[in-house]
Amino acid sequence: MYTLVLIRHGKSVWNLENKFTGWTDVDLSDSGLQEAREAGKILRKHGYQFNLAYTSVLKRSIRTLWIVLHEMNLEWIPVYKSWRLNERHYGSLQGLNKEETAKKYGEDQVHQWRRSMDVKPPPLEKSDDRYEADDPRYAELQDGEYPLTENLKDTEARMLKYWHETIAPSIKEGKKVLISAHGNTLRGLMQYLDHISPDGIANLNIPTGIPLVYELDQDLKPIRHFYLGIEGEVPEGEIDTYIEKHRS
Ligand SMILES: O=C(O)[C@H](O)COP(=O)(O)O
Repeated sequence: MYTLVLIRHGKSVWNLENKFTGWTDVDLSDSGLQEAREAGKILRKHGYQFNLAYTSVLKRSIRTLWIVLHEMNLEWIPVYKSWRLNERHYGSLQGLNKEETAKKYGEDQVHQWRRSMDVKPPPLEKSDDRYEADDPRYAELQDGEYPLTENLKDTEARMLKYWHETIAPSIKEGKKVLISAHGNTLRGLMQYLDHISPDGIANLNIPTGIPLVYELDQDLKPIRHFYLGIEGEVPEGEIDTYIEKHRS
């Protein structure tokens, strides 16, 4: 059996401001920093060990990983960053307030943009300042790979290439892997691992900063998964209660 731990970055500044973020490189909020510290303490308290970590090229997930590894005294392990673990690109919605956008376009349209598999948010124009393909961190992207917008299917496809080519082989080699990433990247990985239907994934949200543990068989098929809280495994369906109790 293999153990894989996923963690969605701690709350970012724009998470608190309820803005569409996507590839915008915003930092963690103070509460997000605290969430990352708590996650590291939880993993250390329950005896988890890692010898390899993966994250995106966005600071909110990189800093979450750094803080978790610091709390676990594991700053020394190799960390690999890839744009393929970036959050879903939200197109020209990036920077807009989600509530104001829902008032303008309707709750249902925003829900479709946020949670459906197939619906793409309105695209960026390449002339837009938010189109950052020239950023050095994206130098390896081939023409057309820097997205103007993504639906969940697009995000999953570019993330799963990295899963199949890089992450899964390292797990099969016996590496104890931690992945620090984003809400939709991780929703996509969960959909793939657990064969979640499009309707099912539309209702799946991943809380920030709480370790999500997958137990995988020899073929990397999930045996089970659970959130890990300070007292240990959070009972199925009780993560919201846990968050209310520990974060209010
Ligand atoms: O990119 C964002 O806006 C958030 O990190 C995820 O937003 P969502 O939960 O609306 O997809």
